[in-house]
Amino acid sequence: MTAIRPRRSVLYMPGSNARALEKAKTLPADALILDLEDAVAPDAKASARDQVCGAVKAGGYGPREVIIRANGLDTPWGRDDILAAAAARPDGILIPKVSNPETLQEVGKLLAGAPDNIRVWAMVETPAAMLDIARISAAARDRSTRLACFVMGTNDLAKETRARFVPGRAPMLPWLSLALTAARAEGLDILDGVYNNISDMDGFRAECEQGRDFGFDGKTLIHPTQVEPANEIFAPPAAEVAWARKIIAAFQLPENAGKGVLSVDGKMVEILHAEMGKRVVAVADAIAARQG
Ligand SMILES: CC(C)(COP(=O)(O)OP(=O)(O)OC[C@H]1O[C@@H](n2cnc3c(N)ncnc32)[C@H](O)[C@@H]1OP(=O)(O)O)[C@@H](O)C(=O)NCCC(=O)NCCSC(=O)C[C@H](O)C(=O)O
Ligand SMILES: [Mg+2]
Repeated sequence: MTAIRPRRSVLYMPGSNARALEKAKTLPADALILDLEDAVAPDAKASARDQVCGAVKAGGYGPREVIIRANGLDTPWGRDDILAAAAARPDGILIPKVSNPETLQEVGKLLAGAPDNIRVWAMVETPAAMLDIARISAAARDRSTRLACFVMGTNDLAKETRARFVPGRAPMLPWLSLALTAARAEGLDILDGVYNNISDMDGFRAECEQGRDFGFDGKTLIHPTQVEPANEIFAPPAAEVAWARKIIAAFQLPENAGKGVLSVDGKMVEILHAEMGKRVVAVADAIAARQG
């Protein structure tokens, strides 16, 4: 199993907001997205790029994963954003509005020669992406694309399709499910979209729980008050971790050697449940290591 990085809480901030870039160093978010795209006005693009790259180079973000969201390659800023971001050596570069795998190949070419540990994350937020999602996730097979993670952009999807935000997100469920399935088919992580109503904590928690139950690794966030609830909801509960350890231990007993199915506490468990359990334990251990 590859090393797990907890991505329960992934906080966006405008790259033009120096106070937010500083405050992020104190917040318990698993990852930060320093945004050069939609949260930055056109006149501020160049100065935000300098500010973000300077902050990433200076460091101070501790164990938090640091991601720079570039502008799209079809904008006047995208290419320079990607080159400047690569030179600042973040953990990843997030590409907005990816609608086909060719965009990721182009990004991969721009990053040729950049340190291998810089990964590419792709926003899934256009109707065209939804229709081509299997080819987009399959771009991860070409290692030069560096593709590691999908991020849902539900605001852009709502804008482009005219779907409404409603409790339970019925209009969006097919997109969430399709993108998640495509991500998992290629071993990618995937993060749920943002919840815009900062003052509605109950609604936010309900949406986190829904995203977790769908299988998302975490949620993208827009405000510090959303970080701790996301950390709590996307962490495996203690009872789930204890159950996972019990299943793993049962399969390791000498009398169960070679068995493919067992009964544990009156429930059928198969080897696949032990494998799922190993992931639950690994996620819990990674979270504990981060907190420790
Ligand atoms: C939404 C906000 C504009 C609200 O700002 P504000 O009213 O200033 O917030 P507060 O006064 O409540 O802030 C309290 C303190 O917290 C700091 N803060 C606020 N937000 C952040 C943040 N995101 N990261 C770090 N720190 C933050 C303030 O500085 C205050 O600190 P202090 O000085 O110590 O009191 C604002 O929250 C905001 O800008 N949020 C992020 C917006 C953003 O980045 N949007 C773009 C990404 S979302 C998106 O595009 C999704 C996708 O593409 C899609 O299509 O769906
Ligand atoms: Mg967007």
